[in-house]
Amino acid sequence: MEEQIIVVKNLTKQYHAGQNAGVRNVNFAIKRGSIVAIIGESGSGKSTLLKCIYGLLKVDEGEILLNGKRILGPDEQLIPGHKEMKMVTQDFSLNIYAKVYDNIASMLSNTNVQSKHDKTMEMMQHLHIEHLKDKKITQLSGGEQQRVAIAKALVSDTSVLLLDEPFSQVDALLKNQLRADIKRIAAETGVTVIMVSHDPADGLFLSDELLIIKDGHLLQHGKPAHIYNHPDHIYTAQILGNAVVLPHEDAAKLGMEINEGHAVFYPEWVELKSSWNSRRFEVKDVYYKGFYEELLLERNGVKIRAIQLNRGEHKKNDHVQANIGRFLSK
Ligand SMILES: Nc1ncnc2c1ncn2[C@@H]1O[C@H](COP(=O)(O)OP(=O)(O)OP(=O)(O)O)[C@@H](O)[C@H]1O
Repeated sequence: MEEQIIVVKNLTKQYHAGQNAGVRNVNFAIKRGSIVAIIGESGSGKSTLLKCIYGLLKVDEGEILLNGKRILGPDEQLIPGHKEMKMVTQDFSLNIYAKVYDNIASMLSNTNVQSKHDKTMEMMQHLHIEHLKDKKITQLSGGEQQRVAIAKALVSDTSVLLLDEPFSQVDALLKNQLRADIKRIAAETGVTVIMVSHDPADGLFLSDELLIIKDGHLLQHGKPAHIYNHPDHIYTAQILGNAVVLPHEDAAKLGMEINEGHAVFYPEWVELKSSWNSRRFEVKDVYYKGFYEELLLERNGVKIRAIQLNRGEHKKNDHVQANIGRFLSK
């Protein structure tokens, strides 16, 4: 049986009575050792949820359990937070005057100096920062500081690592490496990772489970591939895959069979073929995206987007045949 490490029950946190900001009646459970990403637009309540889990915010209703025990709020203990959890915030909370090595080692007790040294070195190797050992925090780039902050959080035996926008400071190349490192470290140490991100790619690539949050409500919770392919809400499809959303009247103009609501589909679900003799669209614009292009297509006054892997195959003002192979009715 899979063990649940964190259970969130009927959690409500409002900053001001009568206002909607915060999180509302949220319920979910997290399996031990999993990586969970909380995804949502800015202001949706992601950080609020993370802070409640860590015990930094007093909750209005409901409770959060860690290994079956209720997490205490800031008014119930002297030092807010939880010893079994570590949170890496966007400001990293590092001692900027101390060296990298000392920042990390400071999390360990002095009872066994050799073991303290070994653990510190091992964690620096895990995060590829051994070469920065003797540098001061002020001499590091934002991405390097982020790695030190994660190493510092993980070095003492932590069961849950909470990451608030863990890749905000790193470039695309480092981001891929850091994502892979977090995945590897989680697998090696068994630590449960809960991270907040506004970038859906983080969640889709890295996590075992996604939590989609909007206006403080939990909209959907499940495996990334399932949520991507079967989003419960238009918002989820938009936030995860920049989906095309057409009112049913517009969709009908394109020959789609839908009588109410919206037709929702991802640009990659649109098939482009030159052999078809119906569904002619005009290419209104072409957006360069690196290894592919996104086409803005129009037919009967309705615009959609499609992916073109063979760059340059269809150009602006060309006419193409497009088939919306699959769409969701929302
Ligand atoms: N200390 C606070 N006092 C009052 N309102 C707050 C406070 N902190 C957050 N809020 C409000 O609660 C809502 C959720 O904020 P939160 O920071 O949790 O969102 P978020 O999804 O993490 O956003 P972002 O991605 O921009 O960090 C927002 O409307 C925000 O303005």
